[in-house]
Amino acid sequence: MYQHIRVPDAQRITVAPDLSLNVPDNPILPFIEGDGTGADITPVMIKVVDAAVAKAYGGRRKIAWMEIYAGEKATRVYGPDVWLPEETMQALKEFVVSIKGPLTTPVGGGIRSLNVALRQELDLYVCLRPVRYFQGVPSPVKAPEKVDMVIFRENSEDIYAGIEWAAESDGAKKIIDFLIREMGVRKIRFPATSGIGIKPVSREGTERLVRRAIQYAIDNNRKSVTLVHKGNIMKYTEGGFRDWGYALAQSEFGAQPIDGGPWCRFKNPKTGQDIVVKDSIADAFLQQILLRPAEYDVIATLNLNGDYISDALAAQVGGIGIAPGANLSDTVAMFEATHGTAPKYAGKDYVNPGSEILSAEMMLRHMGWFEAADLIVSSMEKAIQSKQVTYDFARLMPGATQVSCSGFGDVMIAQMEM
Ligand SMILES: NC(=O)C1=CN([C@@H]2O[C@H](COP(=O)(O)OP(=O)(O)OC[C@H]3O[C@@H](n4cnc5c(N)ncnc54)[C@H](OP(=O)(O)O)[C@@H]3O)[C@@H](O)[C@H]2O)C=CC1
Ligand SMILES: O=C(O)CCC(=O)C(=O)O
Ligand SMILES: [Mg+2]
Repeated sequence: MYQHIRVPDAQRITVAPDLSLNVPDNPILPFIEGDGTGADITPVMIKVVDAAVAKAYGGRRKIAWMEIYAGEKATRVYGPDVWLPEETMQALKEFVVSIKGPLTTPVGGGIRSLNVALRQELDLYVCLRPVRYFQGVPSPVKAPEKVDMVIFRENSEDIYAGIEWAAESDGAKKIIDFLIREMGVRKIRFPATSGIGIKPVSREGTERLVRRAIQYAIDNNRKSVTLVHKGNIMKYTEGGFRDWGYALAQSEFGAQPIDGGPWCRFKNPKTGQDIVVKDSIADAFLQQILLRPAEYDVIATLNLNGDYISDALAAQVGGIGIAPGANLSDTVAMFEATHGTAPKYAGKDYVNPGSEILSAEMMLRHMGWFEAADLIVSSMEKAIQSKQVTYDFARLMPGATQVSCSGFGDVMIAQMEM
């Protein structure tokens, strides 16, 4: 039934009625190689994951990798204009858990982001990006170990919805005309030459994201959830996010206002510890995480803020070369690095595969394969401590030996044997 996808002779991961996963010992896992450096890092990720699974389970468990296509490789397999084949979407839904390399999005004209399209079409409304420090990683800040945050970035709404019209297009003219004539808008400074973008942010979208962030704080014994927004300026979108987030903390988790609010607090039902729900305006937040990172823990924010914050925080702990991520719906999960295709390094076996490998580590944990996930973390720590690292770390680490992308994977695998 698939045209170009070769389905391995192995078992599917399925979702139980209570939304838990049934993971067989030989699960089929779809992967998208990715554009640019995707072709460098994806094979390394697969090799490291296979080694960790083999070591952890002694052959009892094994992943059956299944290549599916998106981006430039899809145009080579399916035809010049097919960037995101229908059967890729079908496989991502059918096989439930998957991993992808980065995909190119041109600036200005050209195709819209395939990454955003995948998230929207699969309703992967949570972009989960944990940011933690690995001992020994070179960092531009004095105390990078104080950064231990988990970003819940809303993935389905906001300005990312892609509802926009180019300046001077019929669409832009129509919308501007409507705003001026029917809505009495007088504040578009240059109406004849303005591009127009729409920023939808809903109560339902906010609630499902904030609910997941608070539940994560409960399950992982975290101290606080910070709602990050620019609600002083964008009152009904970003401000709505803040207000709906607080309201949900109170109505669903029993949070009580602290000193009259708006901050509020409730007891973690699993541990009895306080969890504080607070908020921060995005610009101030960006300086706070640099100056006082220990005060922040779980972060819930909108799509664009989350995009900026995830790269900024990653920089504090060594850069996007080791910043992992996951895109989650209530059933489907697609794991991917935080960084992009880094085209200038494509095909050079040069970049850090750490971000993609740690995304796979999150995937193994999601599947309940904790022993293999733990092995990946420990071998990453040991590889960094051995100072055999890719260029991004080597250039900032005195006494380091620079290794290639695949070389770093081999160092990790060698550490698993020790
Ligand atoms: N989820 C996705 O698929 C994403 C896709 N993109 C797309 O990727 C393309 C390129 O975007 P761009 O803005 O250049 O961002 P990139 O994340 O691709 O690269 C920016 C810089 O980050 C560093 N970097 C990136 N990846 C690695 C790595 N694996 N190891 C070490 N350092 C790394 C490099 O820094 P240095 O030069 O200092 O070495 C690189 O020049 C665009 O088309 C964009 O749309 C962007 C983000 C996410
Ligand atoms: O889709 C893109 O090209 C960029 C996406 C991005 O920056 C991200 O997911 O963090
Ligand atoms: Mg980004």
